[in-house]
Amino acid sequence: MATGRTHRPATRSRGIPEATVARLPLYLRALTALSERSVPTVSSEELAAAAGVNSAKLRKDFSYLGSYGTRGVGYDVEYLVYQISRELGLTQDWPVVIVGIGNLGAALANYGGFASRGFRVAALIDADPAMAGKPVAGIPVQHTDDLERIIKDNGVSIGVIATPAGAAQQVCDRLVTAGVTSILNFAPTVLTVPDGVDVRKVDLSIELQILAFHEQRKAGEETTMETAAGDIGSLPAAAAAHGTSADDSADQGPDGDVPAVMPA
Ligand SMILES: NC(=O)c1ccc[n+]([C@@H]2O[C@H](COP(=O)([O-])OP(=O)(O)OC[C@H]3O[C@@H](n4cnc5c(N)ncnc54)[C@H](O)[C@@H]3O)[C@@H](O)[C@H]2O)c1
Repeated sequence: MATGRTHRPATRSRGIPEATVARLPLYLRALTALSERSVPTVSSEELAAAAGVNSAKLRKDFSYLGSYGTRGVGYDVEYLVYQISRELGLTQDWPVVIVGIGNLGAALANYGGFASRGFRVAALIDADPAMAGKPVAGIPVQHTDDLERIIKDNGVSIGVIATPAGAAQQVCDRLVTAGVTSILNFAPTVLTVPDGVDVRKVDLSIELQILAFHEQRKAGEETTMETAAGDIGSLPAAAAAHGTSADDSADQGPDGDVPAVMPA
């Protein structure tokens, strides 16, 4: 559910485009569900539908992994799970720290989905001295005074920021100085980081605003369709209103309308 983009070139060093990397978790989620149902093989069409991705795009993505499937049989589910997990670096354990243990930080700490995907919550950090030592999700909260030591002792390279916006940059700077090179930022602010540090931003309110935009557009299309139905006949009303074909209009979106959670 990450909004925004990593501060990295569009293509990774091994030649896998960033957009492909962003779709790998979607394939993995669909494949894991198949694996849990003991499904041995899957066609590109089935997997694409389960992942919500176009099948030609899926085949292209898998070609970067050197995985081409077997004609008439499809892809081996277990092998693909392994291959994608390895590509995403999920075959190793990633210790993660969460900074800012308020409503959101505590909810994240309690989220079981991190551990099951190889992300171990190594420490919880907060600036409020009253919280120090209190357990959240069974882990005692530690004070920010110890942030650098905690990062070093646990070999942490991924930090999650769930502080108020005003504190986020300072927390980010301390995390980076202490050795963190990947940050998941929930605070509603843009973070500045040096080269070599990846930041992904999550903002549910932005997701809702994008949905609101589409709702508004749908409502507009319905109104246009009602008024245009009489004189335009079979032409899709929205396309007619915009002077475009139906196919063209389907691809258009507002500036910055980048699906954050499921990159296209
Ligand atoms: N991205 C999203 O979709 C989303 C959703 C909800 C909240 N948020 C954001 O997440 C952040 C936290 O929200 P919340 O509701 O949990 O707030 P909260 O007030 O409940 O918790 C914030 C916590 O951060 C701690 N804190 C403050 N300054 C700190 C610092 N310098 N170092 C370490 N800890 C510090 C506070 O002591 C507090 O425990 C806010 O920025 C909020 O806007 C984002």
